[in-house]
Amino acid sequence: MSSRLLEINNLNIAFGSGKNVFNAVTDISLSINSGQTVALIGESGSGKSVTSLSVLKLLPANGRAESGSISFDDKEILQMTEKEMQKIRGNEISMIFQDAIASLNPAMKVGVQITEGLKYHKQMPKSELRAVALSLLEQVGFHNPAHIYDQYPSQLSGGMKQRILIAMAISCKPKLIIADEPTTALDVTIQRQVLDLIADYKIREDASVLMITHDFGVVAEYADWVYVMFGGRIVESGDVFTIFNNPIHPYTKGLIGCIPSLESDGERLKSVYDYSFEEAGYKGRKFAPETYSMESKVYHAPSSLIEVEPGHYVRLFDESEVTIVG
Ligand SMILES: Nc1ncnc2c1ncn2[C@@H]1O[C@H](COP(=O)(O)OP(=O)(O)OP(=O)(O)O)[C@@H](O)[C@H]1O
Repeated sequence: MSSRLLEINNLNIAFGSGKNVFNAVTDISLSINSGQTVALIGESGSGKSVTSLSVLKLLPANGRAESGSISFDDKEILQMTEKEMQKIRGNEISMIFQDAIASLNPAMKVGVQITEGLKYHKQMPKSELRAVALSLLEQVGFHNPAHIYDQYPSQLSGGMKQRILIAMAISCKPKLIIADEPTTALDVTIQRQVLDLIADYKIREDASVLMITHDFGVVAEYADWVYVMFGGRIVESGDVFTIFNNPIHPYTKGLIGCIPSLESDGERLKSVYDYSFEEAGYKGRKFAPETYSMESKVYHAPSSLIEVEPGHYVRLFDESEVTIVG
């Protein structure tokens, strides 16, 4: 039986103060069981990164969790001190950041960089560090770990550096990996390798993955459960099979419709905004970013998430104006 590893409840995140308060994330709830890959998908600015950063208490200085809770392994993250969080980051939860390649130290051999977490979190003796680093390099697909150990970042390709980052992220055997669009800057073949390495680790250690992405193709392949974010809110969630077979929210339909398929050869690819509320079973509304912007909250008053079938939740608009098909 898998157990609950991460549980976020009614989380609200805001930036700024006074009249300039901006609610980046509104009333987010999500959970991840051990051994599960959960995808948080949505367009740029929908609040995915802010949500994941809050799990590590790494929000920018002008941002804060206003209310809600984040429970990790039965510990309340929002109540933790910075010292307590330092024991969790890179140890129990690792994050692979969007632009992490730049965070590699150019003046340090990559093999030594891989051992930093082990020294800090596990107090591993110096004599054992090299052997563990070589084993980690092997786990992330290097066939010549002893050679790679002595390289500096500038001597490696982008894909190789990404593998070094994964070796760092898994070195302390975290229970949760947060992968924030780890593949944006990489070509498609390398993207696959990176995602496969994360998936391999997950299976090997029965770990969990929170995958932040805007690509439903990636979700289809790697995720067990999906949360779709739009305008700082979860608008639909469910297991990956259900979401693909019966998407209800127009935004979800739009994202799925954007996946290129072999059958649609020659057709123009649809944009998410080609989908209307009408198509999705909502009457009288055209789906456009401005009609669901956070500024027009009052006009659209998104209601709470409704369970439309077991385990499948959708956020509906003003229910009196909405007709659901089926
Ligand atoms: N430091 C900050 N100050 C003010 N607003 C911020 C700050 N960081 C993020 N935001 C805002 O919070 C909202 C959510 O941003 P977030 O980065 O979480 O989006 P995202 O879905 O992860 O997008 P992307 O896919 O581009 O990373 C955006 O409107 C963004 O402008």
